[in-house]
Amino acid sequence: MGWRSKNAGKNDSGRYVAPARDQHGAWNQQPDASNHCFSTRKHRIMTALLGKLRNAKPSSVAPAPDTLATAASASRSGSPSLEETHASQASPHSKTMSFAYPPGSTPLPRYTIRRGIGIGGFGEVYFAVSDAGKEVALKRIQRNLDVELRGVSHCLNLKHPNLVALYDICRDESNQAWVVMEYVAGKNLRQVLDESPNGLTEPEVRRWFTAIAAGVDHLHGAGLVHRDLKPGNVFDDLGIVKVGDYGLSKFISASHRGGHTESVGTFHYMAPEIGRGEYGREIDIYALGIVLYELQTGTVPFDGESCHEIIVKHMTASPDLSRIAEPYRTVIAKCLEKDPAKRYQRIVEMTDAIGVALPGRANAIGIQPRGSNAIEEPIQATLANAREHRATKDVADPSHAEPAVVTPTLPTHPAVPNRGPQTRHRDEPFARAVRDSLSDLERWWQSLDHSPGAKAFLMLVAVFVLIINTHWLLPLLTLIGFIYVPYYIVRQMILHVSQQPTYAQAQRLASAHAVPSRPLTRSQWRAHMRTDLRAKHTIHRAAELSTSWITAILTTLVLGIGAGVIGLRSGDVDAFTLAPYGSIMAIVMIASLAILGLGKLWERDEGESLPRRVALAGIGAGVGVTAYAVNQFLMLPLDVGLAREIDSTTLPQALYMGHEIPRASAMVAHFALLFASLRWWKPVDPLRRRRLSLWGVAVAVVVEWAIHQVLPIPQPAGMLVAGGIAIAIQLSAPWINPTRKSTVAERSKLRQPSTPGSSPASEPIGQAGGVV
Ligand SMILES: Nc1ncnc2c1ncn2[C@@H]1O[C@H](COP(=O)(O)OP(=O)(O)OP(=O)(O)O)[C@@H](O)[C@H]1O
Repeated sequence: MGWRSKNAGKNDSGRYVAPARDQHGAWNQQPDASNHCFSTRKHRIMTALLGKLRNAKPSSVAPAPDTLATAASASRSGSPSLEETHASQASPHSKTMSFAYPPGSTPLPRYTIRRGIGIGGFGEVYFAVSDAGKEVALKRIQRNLDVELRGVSHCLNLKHPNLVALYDICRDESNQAWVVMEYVAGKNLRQVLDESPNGLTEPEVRRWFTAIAAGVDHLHGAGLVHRDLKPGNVFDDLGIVKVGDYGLSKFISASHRGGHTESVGTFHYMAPEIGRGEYGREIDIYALGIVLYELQTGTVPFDGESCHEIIVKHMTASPDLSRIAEPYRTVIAKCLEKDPAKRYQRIVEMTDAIGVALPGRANAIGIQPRGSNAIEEPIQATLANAREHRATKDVADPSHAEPAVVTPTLPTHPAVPNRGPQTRHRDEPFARAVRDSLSDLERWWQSLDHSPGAKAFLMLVAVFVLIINTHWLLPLLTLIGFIYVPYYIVRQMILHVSQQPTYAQAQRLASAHAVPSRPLTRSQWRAHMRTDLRAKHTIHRAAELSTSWITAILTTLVLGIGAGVIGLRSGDVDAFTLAPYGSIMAIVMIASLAILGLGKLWERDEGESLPRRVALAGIGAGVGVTAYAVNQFLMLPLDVGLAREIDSTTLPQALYMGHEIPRASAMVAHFALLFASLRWWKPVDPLRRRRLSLWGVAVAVVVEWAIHQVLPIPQPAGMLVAGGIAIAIQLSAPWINPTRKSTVAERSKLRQPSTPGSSPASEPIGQAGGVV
């Protein structure tokens, strides 16, 4: 077609520059709009990113947002090709892409490349024709990625009208892997959406959504998760919507790019649990929710100017659904649940909720939804056309007929309960067993071939049998309830704790796509972590607090026993000598529990000092009353160790009996002052510098001694209490190791140019470490 001579040429880096096709799929000399059409804002982000990447002025090149990962991965893998590509694009006037293979080349036997189509995260995609004339798309897996062929036949043998057919994975002479797939001539959804910035019309939304759902449903039925659902991977092939790029992220391993945390996909469509390495099919449901949102509004629900901002929004923010009408609003809200267990577990539940039926299926209640015919019929018709069309093509090129038409060997009905390992564990097994048994019973009951009268009689007999057995059934059920309810609560707590997104996960996810990373400053790390702490679920918070309390009680016991062993090593051990240790332990325990409780409330933000000190003074007053009561109860003398440098007669009568024995008011005042003087929220802050700061313990003891000079209480008990509290709370409060802050995607700082001054050293002294 004379492409090379007329339309193409080598660019500066010696690579071949592709022409672009017009909106009808015809190829012309203009740049490929398919890879450059996207909103100005994303253009800005991407150009800024590329500008940073290349350490040069941002160019006017506008790669699709989907290629964000491309740039990142290429950069991290150190592959020169994409760098070169972008380098070649750096000129403001050059909006072309460069490909390694020119038209007419035959890197794979039997296929002749006609032109380059685009460049994605894994490599270049070409339009090629087989010797027999079959049109195919060839995806060259670049950047030294490993192609894991085990299990790939799973994908190769999938056949569904709404899936882009994968024909084969081959290797060329240089052992580079190529994916041979169906060539789709039409636009992808990304292009369609970019042309409709306010979203699509209702029938179009339904048309796209139904077909995408059908394709993904088929994948799920075959036990596969797409993992990279996004508009750029959905095509309109002469009226038939097809989902492409499935399975690739699974088979193309990223061992050269840093292990299993490596993920592909675009940030805008990524489910929060991907950061935890969870790839259940709920991630597709989540991405479908985002795509549905975008179909309606033209924008994604979670956007941001950095990958990190987007990821944190996925993990913490609620989508703004005000522009979405029902039933889509409810459906999208459910799809975008942070907890995968709360999402739809099957595509068909989602389509039922919207009121569309997957092609070839009735919805859950067994009828075609109202108004769906207008959409279904053309789809069915085009599907039939497509089958015919493919049959003709397969005849034309027998070499590909086989892989494309092999019947899937795996169960394809989505109702087959092949839930992924990620979801299975969330179903409470006993509840599931009871549910299953009840539905079995119901099915058996419905299948009973008896008259209604006979059934009513059977029902009466069953009720009678139950009633006469209530004397043992009720206690048994109550006992089961007593065991099951706490078990269920604890299980839910543990699951919530394990499912909570953490900043580390966001960071991992970010770095999976990241450009070369650089260390976070301490204050940046704290700001990000604080967002994470704010987003914590209440149950998670409660679970953490109970764990801290239990740890504080145990720590206090250990400390008390240790102090007792040291203090009584050479004396008599009896109730009188043990009582002071018991008293100290009780006070430390109560004070620690109170401080940990307040700390849990305050961990969401840095907080203001004054209100916190006032609250602590109140807690201190309570601890003072408790201390007084415990001492009275144990009949401990309150005038022990009151020796001070100052004259005891100066002590006020209101606080001290006979100017020397502390009253309850003295204890209250003393502990209120002690608690208000120290910033006790620091040692329980999960973001403190060290888990246990001995400096903080020393400061607590010294401050206690200083207060003792003004408002004396029995010593050294007072100092032991202050030190004991400082140790117990630090050891039992959760702590996030700040060494996790080592890396973060550089692009998270696109908006805030790095400030060398904002180093850890620039943080106020004592910000996170001790109690002062
Ligand atoms: N089977 C196909 N037929 C026609 N065009 C295709 C086909 N597969 C991909 N393309 C086009 O090739 C270009 C690159 O696709 P590719 O899937 O590699 O990248 P991507 O989806 O943008 O990124 P990623 O691979 O990271 O998801 C896109 O413009 C896409 O529309």
